[in-house]
Amino acid sequence: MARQTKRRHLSVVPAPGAEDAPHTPTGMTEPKRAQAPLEPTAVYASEAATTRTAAGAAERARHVLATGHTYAVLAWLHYWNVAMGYVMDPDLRTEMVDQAERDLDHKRVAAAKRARRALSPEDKRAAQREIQRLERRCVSELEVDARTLGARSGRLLRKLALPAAVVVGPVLMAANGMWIGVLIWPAAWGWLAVQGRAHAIAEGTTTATELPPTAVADAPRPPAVTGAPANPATAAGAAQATRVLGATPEENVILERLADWTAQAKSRGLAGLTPGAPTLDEAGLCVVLTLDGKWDPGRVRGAVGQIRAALAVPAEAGVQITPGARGDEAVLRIRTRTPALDTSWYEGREGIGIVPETGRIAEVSPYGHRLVAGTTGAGKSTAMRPWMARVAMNPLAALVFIDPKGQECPLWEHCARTVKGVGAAGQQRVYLAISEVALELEWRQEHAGGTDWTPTEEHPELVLVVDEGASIVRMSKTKSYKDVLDKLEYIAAQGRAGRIWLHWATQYPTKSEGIPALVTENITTRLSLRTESPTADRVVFGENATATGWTPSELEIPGWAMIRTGPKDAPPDHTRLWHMTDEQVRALPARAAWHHAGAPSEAGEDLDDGEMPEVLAAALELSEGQPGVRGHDIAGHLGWDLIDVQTELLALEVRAGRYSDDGRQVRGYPREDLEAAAANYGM
Ligand SMILES: Nc1ncnc2c1ncn2[C@@H]1O[C@H](COP(=O)(O)OP(=O)(O)OP(=O)(O)O)[C@@H](O)[C@H]1O
Repeated sequence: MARQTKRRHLSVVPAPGAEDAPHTPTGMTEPKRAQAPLEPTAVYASEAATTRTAAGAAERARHVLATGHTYAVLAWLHYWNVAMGYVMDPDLRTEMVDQAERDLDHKRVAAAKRARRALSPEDKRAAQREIQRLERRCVSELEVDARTLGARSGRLLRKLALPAAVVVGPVLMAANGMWIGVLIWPAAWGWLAVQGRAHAIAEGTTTATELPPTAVADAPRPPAVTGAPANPATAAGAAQATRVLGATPEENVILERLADWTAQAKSRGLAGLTPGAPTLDEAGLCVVLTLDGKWDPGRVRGAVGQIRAALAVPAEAGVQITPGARGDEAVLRIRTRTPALDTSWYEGREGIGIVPETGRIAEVSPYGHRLVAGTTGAGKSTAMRPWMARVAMNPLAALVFIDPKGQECPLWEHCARTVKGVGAAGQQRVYLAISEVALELEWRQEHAGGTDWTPTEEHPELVLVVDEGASIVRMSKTKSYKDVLDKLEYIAAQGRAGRIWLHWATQYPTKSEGIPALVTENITTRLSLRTESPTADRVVFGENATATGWTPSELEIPGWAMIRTGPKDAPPDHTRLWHMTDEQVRALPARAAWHHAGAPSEAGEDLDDGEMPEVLAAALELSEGQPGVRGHDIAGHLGWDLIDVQTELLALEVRAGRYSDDGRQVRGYPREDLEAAAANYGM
């Protein structure tokens, strides 16, 4: 009796951009050519049922051959990949430079020898002239290029010699009557199959079915399904576990569900979506969905929960839905894998990261207003480093780095103006630095003569980085600094023509806490690492937060981001950011910190001994000889509202608490806390 047989095609396509980069002696990394990409290749994993008849034995033999062929293809791809890596080795050029210099040295030694051994004065003079010529000579780029090309061609020929001999040899032997030579072909095929299997086992992901599973149903044989969803007959019937070479067990489950799509789709309200042939790349599975009249890509995105359930996608795998090449298509990506990307930053590396799904480099220049959002530890400070490094290395640009927490700024002290915002004195320093930048902008507006400012070494393009915007928002609630946001909003609104840019990072991307309205209005280029909630996602990217299927609140941390560089309604790109280490920041060339000409020198440096804020002085006066003072008493003394007293003292890091007064518990400000704050002012 005939049994069901089903075959699914799976394209194995390596993700672009997967590179590894060698380290130079300086610790920076150099780009290395990506290994020669595998051509998109159909690798079949057959699934068959057998019968106990002769037809079954034939089927079994065919299956073994198909599996062997799969392994042979795999081994050939592996051989080709390794061969291409050897041919395109980026170190080859360095070797050629060394070799060319060695050859030149040999020539010099030979000429010196000739000069020593010359018998006649003419020979001696000729040899000495040659020595001088050789001394002046140095290895030219052209010569190195030619040698490198020659060496690459040699390597390529050597690597192709064996396969070419295997292909052509038997033909030549047969032409000379040696028909036995034809056996070389099956022998080579067998050898490749064995190699492929060994390689697959070593990789540990292979789940190819090597023997057809036993028969399960006595159903008539349906036509083979090629990359299309199973037809109802197969779906309802005995869909065998299609296991695909190179796929992980989780991916195989998804593939099985895809093969059984019609049944799955019907029960979950997804009828009308028709998946095409799935492909597997370094990021996971990708399927093009054809949409009937009821569907459009937006609606498919809305059904992502049902799609996850229908395909049994593991919770940790991201699902992304983007519009397809045609209006009636959507692309479904299931990120079951994290591509092995080299994300290390090195000098000269383009962009700030890579979009793994497309291999496109995310290029965002530091010269523009930028918003960086992300929960604590998501990698905000690290994400800004490549930008900041570009500014620090540009003689016509300068960095002013405001770091309210003071953790990141010590790394940048040698190459930027750093402002540590810790404590009351820190806040004054921050305020002064922001005021200085605002003053510089005013000055440029007066002196630019109605055109955009042209950066000079004295008045360079300025990038003002605020590492935690929420601290500045909090600071602005105290009387002394209430105009700090006005200054920042002025920079955000008018900085473009003055070539002064604001980079605003915040853990709390909400309008009340972390992003003032004018700042948010003026910053369209936004980068969001993992956020706390979908509300935060919407504040950063608006309703398009989920347009590409990824949302910042679902990102992995650290180092994964969504970046929007286009207009406000453009969907953000899912991006893996480059990682610049602490050592690399420290290794940046040193340079003088920027100051606004005429600004108080080293503003805020000695503020610890500056004037004590009025509210603290009043609290100290009232609590003299007492265990503490009540907020109401301070407010009454100053004629302020209680809330102002509380906010001003909070800004000085004095929090209301309880203290004991003659055995009574009083709510107010303990004397010892006030004294600790006063110590910042040398008291
Ligand atoms: N692209 C990346 N690749 C690898 N590791 C990263 C990357 N970005 C950040 N990290 C690591 O994540 C950790 C947190 O990074 P970082 O300090 O930049 O986060 P943050 O968002 O600024 O945190 P916080 O808000 O608490 O200051 C660090 O140990 C850092 O080395």
